[in-house]
Amino acid sequence: MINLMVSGYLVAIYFYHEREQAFLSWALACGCFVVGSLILLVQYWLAMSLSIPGYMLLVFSSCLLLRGVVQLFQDDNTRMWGAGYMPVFALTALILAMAPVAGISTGGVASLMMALFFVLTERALARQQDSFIVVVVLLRVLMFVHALIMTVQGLSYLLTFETASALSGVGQWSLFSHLLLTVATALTLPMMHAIREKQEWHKRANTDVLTATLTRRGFFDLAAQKLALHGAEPCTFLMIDIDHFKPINDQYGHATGDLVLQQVAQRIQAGVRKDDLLGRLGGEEFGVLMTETTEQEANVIANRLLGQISASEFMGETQQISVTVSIGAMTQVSSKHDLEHLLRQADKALYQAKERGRNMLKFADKTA
Ligand SMILES: Nc1nc2c(ncn2[C@@H]2O[C@H](COP(=O)(O)OP(=O)(O)OP(=O)(O)O)[C@@H](O)[C@H]2O)c(=O)[nH]1
Repeated sequence: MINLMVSGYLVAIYFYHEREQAFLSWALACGCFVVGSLILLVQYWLAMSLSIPGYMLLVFSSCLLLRGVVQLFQDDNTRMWGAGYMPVFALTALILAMAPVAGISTGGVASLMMALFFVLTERALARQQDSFIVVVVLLRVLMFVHALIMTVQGLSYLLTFETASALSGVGQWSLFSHLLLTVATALTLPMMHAIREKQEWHKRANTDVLTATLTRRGFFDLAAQKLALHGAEPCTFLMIDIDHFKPINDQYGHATGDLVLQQVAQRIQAGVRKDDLLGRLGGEEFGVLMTETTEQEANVIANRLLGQISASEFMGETQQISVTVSIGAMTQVSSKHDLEHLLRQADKALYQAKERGRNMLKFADKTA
């Protein structure tokens, strides 16, 4: 009954959440469990062996749980899972059908297969960046405990060839942990989905559509956090502006200007460290925040960027274009960094670099 209720609840969420496939997989998982359990139950009344289809559905329900978790994290793999669906189903049936032929307990094999799918689901959850959120940790622990109980159950059936009965000691534990897992899953998975959706929206709102770098607002938010974390370290801010960009737009068109902007952003991203923060602060202006970076180190990095950009050819719509940039820089060695001050000083230095002929790096005058 609990599985049936959870299944209905997940179907409702599936329709509410614009048909997010993961919810359908989890609803199906509960449905399969219910049907599988019923088949195993009625086989005794009907006095006929239906254990293979019954256990097949139970194993498949744990496979669907894994399917839902993978679908939730990788939106584009639905088709792959669609294709993988039937082979897994066929393999499950084959292994279970082989069990009686080989003289081993079908229930035992099914339990071990389910344990395997639970471990795989726990591993899939562990790989996610939000795997340490309390609710996800709880779900992972439950998956793991359930896998353990299913393993013990499987081994006990295999060793004793006992009929898989929910009334046996291990069977009761397995039923109890299954119910716990079902309820926890029903509560946790929609929450995980909501957390992910929020993170996705946040990321989208802070990403510049054209260059895929941070937007001005996203850059400021993350820069403030980074500076607060690296209070005692020297930090350098680079303000990078494309030289004579207006003539590029005027001469080759806005679409070519866009292509140049994208490629310049890629060059900058490739030229700085992974930890450095890159954002598009204005039309053709980029900002780079480099924590734990002295003026000497920043000097090397910024000059290398200047050299790489001026030596590159950028692809326009129909032609290759040479581009240079000017860089204004400011290094702050302070126990309390001031982002506004860093930006203002770097901006002044950029202005001087432009005035002195462009395609050059200028550090802010610290005495000013
Ligand atoms: N293609 C394209 N152009 C943009 C975008 N945002 C701003 N621009 C253009 O960037 C140009 C900036 O021109 P200016 O501020 O005069 O600077 P500049 O021509 O690069 O000259 P200097 O900076 O002094 O070297 C303007 O023509 C804007 O229209 C964009 O998203 N795409």
